[in-house]
Amino acid sequence: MDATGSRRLGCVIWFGQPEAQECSGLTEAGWNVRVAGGDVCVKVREGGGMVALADLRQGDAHLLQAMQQLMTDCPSVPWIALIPLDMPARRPQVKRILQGCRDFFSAPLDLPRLLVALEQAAGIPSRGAEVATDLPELVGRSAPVAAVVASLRKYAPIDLPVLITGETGVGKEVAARVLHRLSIRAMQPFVAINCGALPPNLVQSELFGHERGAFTGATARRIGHIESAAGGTILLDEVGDLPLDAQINLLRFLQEGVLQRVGNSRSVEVDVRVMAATHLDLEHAVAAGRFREDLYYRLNVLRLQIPPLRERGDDVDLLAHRFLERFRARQVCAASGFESVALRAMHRYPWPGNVRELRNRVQRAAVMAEGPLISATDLALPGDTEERDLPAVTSLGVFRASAEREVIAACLRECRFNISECARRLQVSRVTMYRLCKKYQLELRAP
Ligand SMILES: Nc1ncnc2c1ncn2[C@@H]1O[C@H](COP(=O)(O)OP(=O)(O)OP(=O)(O)O)[C@@H](O)[C@H]1O
Repeated sequence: MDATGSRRLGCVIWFGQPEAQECSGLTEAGWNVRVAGGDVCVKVREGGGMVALADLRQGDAHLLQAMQQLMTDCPSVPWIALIPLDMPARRPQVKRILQGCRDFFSAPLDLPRLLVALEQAAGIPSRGAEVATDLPELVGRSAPVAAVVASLRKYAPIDLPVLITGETGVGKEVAARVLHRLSIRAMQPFVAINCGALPPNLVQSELFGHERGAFTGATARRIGHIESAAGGTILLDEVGDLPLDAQINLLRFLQEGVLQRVGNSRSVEVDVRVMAATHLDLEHAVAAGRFREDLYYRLNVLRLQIPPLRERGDDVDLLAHRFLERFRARQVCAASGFESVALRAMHRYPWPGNVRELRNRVQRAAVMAEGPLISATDLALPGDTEERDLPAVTSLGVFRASAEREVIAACLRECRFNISECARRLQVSRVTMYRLCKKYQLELRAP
């Protein structure tokens, strides 16, 4: 505390030009702000609540040099970056600075979150204020989700491929969209394609495009999905399902940044950030020769592992309430909450279909519920609608598999064994449907 009784926190060295309200916001919160320009020599005492802020909104070369100098001279000073949406992150100097930063902020600056980040960077014990999340699409407060959010913030501004792994329905596409939104490519397209759903004979043309007359039925030139994401991000979902010939071309694209449309030998340069997602064990697919090792290493530069829902503790309640709220906002429905027995049943259930299954069950239960509270029966959780202990002999893996089998079998019956319809309802690809039916030895037609 200073003589006036206000809290004194430490010093922010602002490399760049803070706006007046940014400066006053920090000063009022108790920070001493020192503005450093390219020609300003900054004397830095390491430790003692010193945090450096790399304001990349101006991108001045002298400033970048001064930032790098401080990073080299005082490696223990923590850095936070403030990035504009159109920042040229490919510049090696900018890339090096971003790699040295522990947190990132994009314009417009979220001042309350910056204040929390500054205190964390300076090692100042938090005043207990909850960090206001700026990721509305990613609901969750559990420690595993907090770790994912921390990685998302680190990876977003780094213009490198990201491999997103996790079980089906955990939110891999949600994470990819957040990465894109927080990146310098946010104003450019985000294209998500499900590699497992592409017809095998058209994979190359779907990804890379084709010229008129390249094959029977190619009546006009068509731009592929990769080119349609130019300047932005492409998410290759279910990348493990890509046929080997398409893997070779994708590898070439990742190595050289060029592609060839089917039926044309000319190389086209395309600037796209590639993200890949898979629920498969890609390392296993590489060992089995189903996935190219060189492509695996090209994709697996930054790795994001999304945890299954059953490991997220109370996030189940939070998500269930959020899905119910969203449903009520769109539809007339009697239910506005959950019975405590239903909440406990949701905690016991292993959620083989993860967040997607939770959303679908909550929506269905909201339709079924006749009173103000959703009951365990409304949720129709397979094998676990009653309050009871799990049999001691059942391992979680066995229980999870049996629940997954039951959900798929019931859906197959409801869809009269129409695989496409069933895949649509369970929101997985047809390839995944066939794989799961084979795994659980389920008949593909009515007995
Ligand atoms: N943390 C979250 N907060 C809110 N909604 C979420 C969250 N995670 C996932 N969802 C929702 O769950 C559904 C499934 O998410 P998503 O499609 O991203 O999963 P996925 O892991 O990519 O699935 P798949 O492996 O089948 O491709 C979507 O409706 C998504 O909006």
